[in-house]
Amino acid sequence: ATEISWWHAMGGQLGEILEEMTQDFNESQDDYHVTPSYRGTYTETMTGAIAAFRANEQPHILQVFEVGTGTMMNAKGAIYPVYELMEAHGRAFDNEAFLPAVVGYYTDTNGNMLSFPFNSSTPIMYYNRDMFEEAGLDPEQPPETWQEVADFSRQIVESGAASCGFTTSWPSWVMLENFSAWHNLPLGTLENGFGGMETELNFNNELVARHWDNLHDWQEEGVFKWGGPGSGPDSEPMFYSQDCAIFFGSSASRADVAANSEFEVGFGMQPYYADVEGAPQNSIIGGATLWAMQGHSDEEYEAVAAFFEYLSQPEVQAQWHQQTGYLPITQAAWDLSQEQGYYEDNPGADISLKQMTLNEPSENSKGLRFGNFVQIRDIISEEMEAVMTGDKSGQEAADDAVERGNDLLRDFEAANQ
Ligand SMILES: O=P(O)(O)OC[C@H](O)CO
Repeated sequence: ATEISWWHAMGGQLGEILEEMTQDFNESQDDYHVTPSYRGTYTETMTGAIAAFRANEQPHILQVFEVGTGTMMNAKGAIYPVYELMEAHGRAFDNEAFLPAVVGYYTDTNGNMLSFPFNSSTPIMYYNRDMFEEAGLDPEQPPETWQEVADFSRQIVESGAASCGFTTSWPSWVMLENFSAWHNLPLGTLENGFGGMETELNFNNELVARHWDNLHDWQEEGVFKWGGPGSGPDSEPMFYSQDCAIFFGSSASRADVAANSEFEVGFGMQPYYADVEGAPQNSIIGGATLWAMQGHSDEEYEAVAAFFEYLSQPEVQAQWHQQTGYLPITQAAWDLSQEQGYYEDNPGADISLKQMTLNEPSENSKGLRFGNFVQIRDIISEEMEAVMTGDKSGQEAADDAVERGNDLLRDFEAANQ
């Protein structure tokens, strides 16, 4: 069989589910064999692949998180656009089959899909229903606004049900990128970068500054706990261990939350500030897509195309969605999950979809497309951390993040003229 390698960043339960899914493909036929390889975090996986490409040791398939999209799209000699790959090997690939939010995020200006949509997520709220009850709160009523998050958290901490109200993973993704879309506010000019490389970040508005200041104040008060920059690695464990009663994280934390939580879990939408007109708008996707890398043989690309076709089958997609909490990225997988009664049997499993489709996306809420955004996101979470340590106000940190981020955008523009 033709061997192909797949570098990915799925650890924990997600990694196990991915391994099983690949094994199913390998066992479904005799011509191709895919070997998945866990390469650490999304950033580590992407950095490792860039180094491997320079040494001509790149895998056939690389999983890249959504913020790496702008960089990958411009890495012309390194990537084999997926629409070309599928066409060259006579495999079905229909943009229309994917949910509009996914297609919009990953197509180039000509409407071509450059990478293969695989695991798209969106941040949701998880809460400990047992703790809500213990604190005298109604477990059927998760907080809807940030005011309620703060009030409920205070009640939880004061009642002794938990030592912390809430925490968050991926602080930039949740508390800036999705926060902005949810409140219909821009991250940058030119439709958050979709309109061209001359885009400039401009998210340093009053609401973002206010929210970051609030996070700081809530932390001082003991209501909020910072789980670290980047992916916020400490936050999910604080939810499992019942330190924090509420956790904001990827819809795909669902698999790990289910496996590790010895309590009843509730699910809710992202909160909003009630004084912001038009909020909540809609949430944006995260997660990752699969990129085919240049430098391999035709025979091997034939195998990659066959694997991608397999992954987009409704049954395979629906199973992945249901096991992980990632979105059903095709309409057929969504319909199938509905027919199978998945949402009825699993209350809260459709929160991610409700958030994505709450309103027709505006130019502030269809996603983001910035070059060098992997590095820019690191800067944003570093600046947010400076707010948490009391070194900067929300406004100072947002201003500095915008200024430093714009320098990286200009570097990217200059390098890709
Ligand atoms: O944990 P994931 O795969 O849902 O991804 C979350 C963020 O979008 C990563 O950039």
